[in-house]
Amino acid sequence: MNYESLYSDYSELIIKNNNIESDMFVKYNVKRGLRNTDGTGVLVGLTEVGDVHAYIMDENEKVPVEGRLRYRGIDIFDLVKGFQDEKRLGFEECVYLLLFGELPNKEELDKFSALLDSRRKLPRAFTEDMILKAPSRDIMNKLARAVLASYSYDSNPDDTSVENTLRQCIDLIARFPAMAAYGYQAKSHYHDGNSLFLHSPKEGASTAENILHMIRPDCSYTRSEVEILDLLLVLHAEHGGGNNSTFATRVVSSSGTDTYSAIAAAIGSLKGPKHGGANIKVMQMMENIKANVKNWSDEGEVSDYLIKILNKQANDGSGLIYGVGHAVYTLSDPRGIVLKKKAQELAKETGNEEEYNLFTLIEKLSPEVFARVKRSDKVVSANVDFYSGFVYKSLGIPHELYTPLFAISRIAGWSAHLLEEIINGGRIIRPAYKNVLGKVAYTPMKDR
Ligand SMILES: CC(=O)SCCNC(=O)CCNC(=O)[C@H](O)C(C)(C)COP(=O)(O)OP(=O)(O)OC[C@H]1O[C@@H](n2cnc3c(N)ncnc32)[C@H](O)[C@@H]1OP(=O)(O)O
Ligand SMILES: O=C([O-])CC(=O)C(=O)O
Repeated sequence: MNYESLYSDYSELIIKNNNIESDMFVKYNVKRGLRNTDGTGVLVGLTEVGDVHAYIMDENEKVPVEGRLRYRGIDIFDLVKGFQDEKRLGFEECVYLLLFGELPNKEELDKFSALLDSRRKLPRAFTEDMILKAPSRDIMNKLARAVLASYSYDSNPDDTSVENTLRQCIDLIARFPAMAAYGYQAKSHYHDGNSLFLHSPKEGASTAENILHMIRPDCSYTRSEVEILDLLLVLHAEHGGGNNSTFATRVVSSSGTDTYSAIAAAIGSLKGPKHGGANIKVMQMMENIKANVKNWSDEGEVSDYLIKILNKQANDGSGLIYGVGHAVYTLSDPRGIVLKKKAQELAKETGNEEEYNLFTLIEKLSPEVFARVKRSDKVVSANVDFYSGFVYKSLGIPHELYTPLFAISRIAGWSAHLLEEIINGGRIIRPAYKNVLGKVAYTPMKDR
């Protein structure tokens, strides 16, 4: 018996018996994707952590505006300018702000950074037992498993009090760099045949410094590289309560489960190619475009290829131009603007201007091609994932770590929302699904 062929037969059965006509969703006024008909999100919660602003309502009409992002009320541009003007790194300050709701003074920041520093090392034998064994080709998968495994190393894992949850979150924020770096080393060694090296976290170093220290064979990095990576970490740290991974954190934690379960769910969500996983997909798509478009500056040729992508005839057949479009942003994603500027600087420094110009051309052409092919008046622009891979690549960071770097940063936002959910949520999140099948009589075996 060839059991393998059963999967194909069963799949057909599943598709046949799970097909809900799209007019049913209209009939029962189902907000698909928890979205209203104008594309705005269904209001499901209140938060003080982050705010994403992308349109204004004028006489019930959605009017697109330039995107704004605020962490605890502070505009992301002001936050970035603040630490850059003072020639400081920003990520630890940003984590403090998100977790505790206010900016730290120097003494508070130093104390908090020292706390993170004291928690960076993974528990004894964790790396050998939980990371090197069963290495994964996908580092997000490894990271999720490392988070779930942390439960076994915690003497008080199920206590969901604010203090205990904060302790767990601080440990995860501090340890994500080592979990991701070692997960990558395991993949590189066991799957790709490269030499294995494991650098311990560097005492007194920031999150960004630690990442570069642990992923590079010789632990070397320059101040400018650290500043760029630190900036990326700040930009990815938070995005309101409704983004898929943060909402997953809130949904899962509302059942009263433990921190590790909620954060592992968030990692699984972020990995998806429509969410944080788009940063790798962008770079793969760019490789595909570079291989198939002869003249990278020919607008007609590039447009034609983008049309093929949208029509599912090119790239991975998904029909998506990765790094473009957003559930909330319209005219622009503020993070994309900062990253584009950084990408331009790096392209100049590294002599990679031809590729950068292709990125900018795709950014420019995508909205008009999208409008034409999808016959849509939705305003789309480059999102945070569009230029981030270009910047990571310029820093020599392996592509397997692009989405894990997003997680190393976003754990800050997830933690802040987890704590907010614990303090204010109280009710299990439990929406409704209408059953549209009705009653079916049981048929005895002999009559089937
Ligand atoms: C950190 C982040 O998560 S940022 C987002 C990263 N994701 C990507 O870059 C992937 C590409 N982009 C997308 O898939 C989408 O724009 C998303 C997932 C980000 C947002 O999706 P939605 O909010 O559902 O978009 P929206 O409802 O406005 O979509 C309308 C239509 O446009 C399509 N669409 C939206 N963006 C794109 C795109 N980049 N390429 C092709 N089609 C797109 C949708 O699939 C949908 O098509 P359909 O009506 O045929 O089903
Ligand atoms: O808000 C969203 O839907 C996705 C996003 O950009 C993020 O989480 O950073």
